[in-house]
Amino acid sequence: MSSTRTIRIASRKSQLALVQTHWVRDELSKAFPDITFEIASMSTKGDKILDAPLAKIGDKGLFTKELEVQMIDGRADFAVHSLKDLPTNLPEGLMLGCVTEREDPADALVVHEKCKAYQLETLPEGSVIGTSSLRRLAQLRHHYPHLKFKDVRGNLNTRLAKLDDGEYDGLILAYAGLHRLGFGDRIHQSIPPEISLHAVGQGALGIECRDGDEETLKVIKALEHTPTAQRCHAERAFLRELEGGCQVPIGVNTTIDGDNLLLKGLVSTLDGSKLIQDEISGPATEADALGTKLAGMLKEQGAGEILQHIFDTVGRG
Ligand SMILES: NCc1[nH]cc(CCC(=O)O)c1CC(=O)O
Repeated sequence: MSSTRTIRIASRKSQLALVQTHWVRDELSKAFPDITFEIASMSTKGDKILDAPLAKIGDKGLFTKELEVQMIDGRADFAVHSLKDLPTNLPEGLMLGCVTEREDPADALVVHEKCKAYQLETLPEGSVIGTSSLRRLAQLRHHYPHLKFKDVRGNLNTRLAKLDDGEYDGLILAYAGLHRLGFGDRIHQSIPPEISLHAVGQGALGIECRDGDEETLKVIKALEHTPTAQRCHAERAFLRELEGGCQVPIGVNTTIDGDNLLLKGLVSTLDGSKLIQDEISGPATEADALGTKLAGMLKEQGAGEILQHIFDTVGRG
C-alpha cells in the first residue's frame, strides 16, 4: 500500500546550496517514490552580511542557524548543508543524520586571464590572491611569501566577476563548489595536501535532522556514504576537540585504505609563521576516537596556545 507522505527540506538560497539540495531531493525521490519532498529555501545571517570578513563576524552556525530553527519548530524535517559550514556541536535536539559521498575536498586556484602561464609558485612577486579563509591564508602565506592576500566575499559568481574585473590575480576556492556549479573548467591548479590541508568536511554534504526522528533518519540514511562519513567524523572530532569554529587555521586530510583510516591535521598561526602538524592512523570504525586523539597530540605540541591567541585577537568563530 502506498502512503503519500511529505518531507520538508530546509536549504539556504544560494546557488550552490540549491544545487546541492536539489541533488538530495532528486536522489531521495528516486529511492522513495511514495514520498513527496518539498524545499523551503531561506537566507542565513552569513548570506546577508557580505561587507565584513567572515572571520570578523565570528559566529558559529552563521550559515545554519535559520535552517535549524525550522527543524526545531517542526516546519522542516531535515536540512542540507555543505558539511564544512556545519558546526561540530549541534543545538540540543538536532543531529547529523547523514554524510553523502564527497567530491574532491581540495582547494583550487582560479586565475585571471593574464596569469594563465603561472602556478602559485611562479606567480610574479606581489600578485594578489583572494581568499576569505584564515586556514588557506595561513598555509599559503607560509609556502608563498611572495604573494599578497586580500579578503573576498560574496557568492561564487560575484567572486569570479571580481577576479575577471582585475581586482585579484587569483582566487582560492573549494574544488567541490566550483565543480558543482559548473565552473570546473576554471580550475587552474588543484592545491595538494603538502601545501594546504583542506577544511574539515570540505566537499561533502551533511544532512541534519531532529535527534531521534527515526522516520526521517531512515530516509536520509539512504544517501550515506560510509567511507566519507568515517573520514568526516574523524575530521569533525579533531576540530571539536580543538574547539575551533570554521574560521580558524585548522586543516585536515584523510584517506581510507581498507579498514584503516589515516588522518592528518594541522593548526597554524594566522601569519603562517608556525605550523603544527601530525598524523594518526587506526581502524576506520573508530573515527571519532582517532580525531580526538590527534587533537590531543597537537595540543601537546602547542596548538592550544596558538588557538587561544587567535581567539583573543579575532574572537571565537
Ligand atoms: N563557506 C563557503 C563554502 N562552503 C562550502 C563551499 C564549497 C563546497 C564544499 O566545500 O563542500 C564553500 C565555498 C568555498 O570554500 O570555496
